[in-house]
Amino acid sequence: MELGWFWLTVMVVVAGSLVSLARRKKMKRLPPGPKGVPILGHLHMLGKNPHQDLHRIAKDHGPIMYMQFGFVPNIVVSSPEAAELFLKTHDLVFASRPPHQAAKYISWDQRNLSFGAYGPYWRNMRKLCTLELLSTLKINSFQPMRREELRLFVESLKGAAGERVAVDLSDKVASLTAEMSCRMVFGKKYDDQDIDERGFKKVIQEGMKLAAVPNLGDYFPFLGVLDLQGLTRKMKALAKVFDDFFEKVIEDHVGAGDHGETKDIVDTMMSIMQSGECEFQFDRRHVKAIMLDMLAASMDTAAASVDWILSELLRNPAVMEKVKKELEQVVGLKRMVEESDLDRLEYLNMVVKETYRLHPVAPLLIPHYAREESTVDGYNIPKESRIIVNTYAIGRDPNAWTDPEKFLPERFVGSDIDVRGQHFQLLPFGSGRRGCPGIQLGLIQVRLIVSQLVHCFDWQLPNDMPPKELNMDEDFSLVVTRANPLMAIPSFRLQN
Ligand code: HEM
Repeated sequence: MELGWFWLTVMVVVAGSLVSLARRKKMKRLPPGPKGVPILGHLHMLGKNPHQDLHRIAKDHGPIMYMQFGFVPNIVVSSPEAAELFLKTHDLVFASRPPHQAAKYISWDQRNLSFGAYGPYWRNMRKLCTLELLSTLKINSFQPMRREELRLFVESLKGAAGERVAVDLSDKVASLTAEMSCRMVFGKKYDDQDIDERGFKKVIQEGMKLAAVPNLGDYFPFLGVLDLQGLTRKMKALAKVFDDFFEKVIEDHVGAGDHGETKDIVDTMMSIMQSGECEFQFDRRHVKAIMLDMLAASMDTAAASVDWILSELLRNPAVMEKVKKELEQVVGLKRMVEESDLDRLEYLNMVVKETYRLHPVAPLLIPHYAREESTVDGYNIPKESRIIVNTYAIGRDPNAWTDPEKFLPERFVGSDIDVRGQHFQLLPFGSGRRGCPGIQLGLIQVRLIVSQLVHCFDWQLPNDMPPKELNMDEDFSLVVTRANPLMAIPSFRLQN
């Protein structure tokens, strides 16, 4: 009899433990994901284009997926519904950025906006940038500068049109956006060699690459000091290049005094710093970190967007014709496009959306970071997970889009879907608290450059290449560019 009580007690204890274990397991249910390997986790599954690899893997494991990169837990988000949960429903939990070696070394210890951790400093800085540097008033104040740069750009292409030679459009557009960004941020153009013998574009692109390549120091923090990939060395060297150059820019501004009506971004930040009225610490390091943010965020994003839009137009001549027809009707062939025309170019706006659907230039956004443990859609999301929103996968989700692989701007006729972060099936600028604060400026630049190029010139692929043979391979970085430059032959089409 006594033995019976003993076994009964054992069974109750075991059953109780199993139930509580099961409950705990249920509470801690991580999202599904592929099988990993010891130490690396799933790092070995990422190749040259991680957004494409993650898209492929998510097809087997679902829209909320768990992957371990070294010691770091990652949640990969690949559908509009899942993106809404992370960027809207639980936005506050995921509004931070993970610790990041590149931002630590290159962006003055993560003092910039893009990689700044969520907290009072980031909130204040974001408010300052939105109100002082990226307001409609400020953006409009640079309109004459944009017009002037575009005129010079069209003139330089007219030369190539006269000779009927192919131009490297990728390079030309990158130079144009670099010059526009320099004038907006610094108030003037600097010579390429003022920053480094490689010039602006190359230096900024190197920063983007260093920020995007999988860095063992981010995934195995104890390995950071060993610098096995040689990345820290490169980052420190690049940080010095930026610091020396930005110090020179600040000195130039201090020496020049007041710039009158159109204050560039450095002027505005310097006057905030000198006024001493800022509610938070704001010294030269902050001015330099924001300078780099504004430059890096506006140069490559706009250039890559224009590149992908023109590539799709060249691959789809019928769409190109429709854009031209619309421009003829709205603008006419006697003048160039003005910013005030942009809102009437409805078909062009559909082309822009359709290109961003297939080619979001920041396909994985910038990683978000779980500030606390939480439960999303029944899954446990551990504190300090990185949240990777794959907008490349979302734009190709067959549940959200009919014929997702086809380039069809007409799909937006009568649709209210836009790119401003309210429609989670199309997120080229992100959404929520960390969504892009430069969206208004970015869209003006992109639509203006594309419409000008299509309006002023007819474009032909070199060597009579059939449109569908145009190579569309991608080169992954924080901003995904074409793997090969876009070459095309212009002929001028305006009447004067
Ligand atoms: C066409 C051009 C642009 C595209 C496609 C673009 C896209 C993006 C994306 C996808 C993000 C990340 C959102 C997230 O992580 O949730 C972002 C963040 C950001 N963008 Fe843009 N962007 C563009 C232009 C600009 C411009 C012109 C500026 C400013 C001059 C700018 C400044 C920023 C900043 C500061 C952030 C970080 C915001 C934060 O973390 O709080 N962007 N952008």
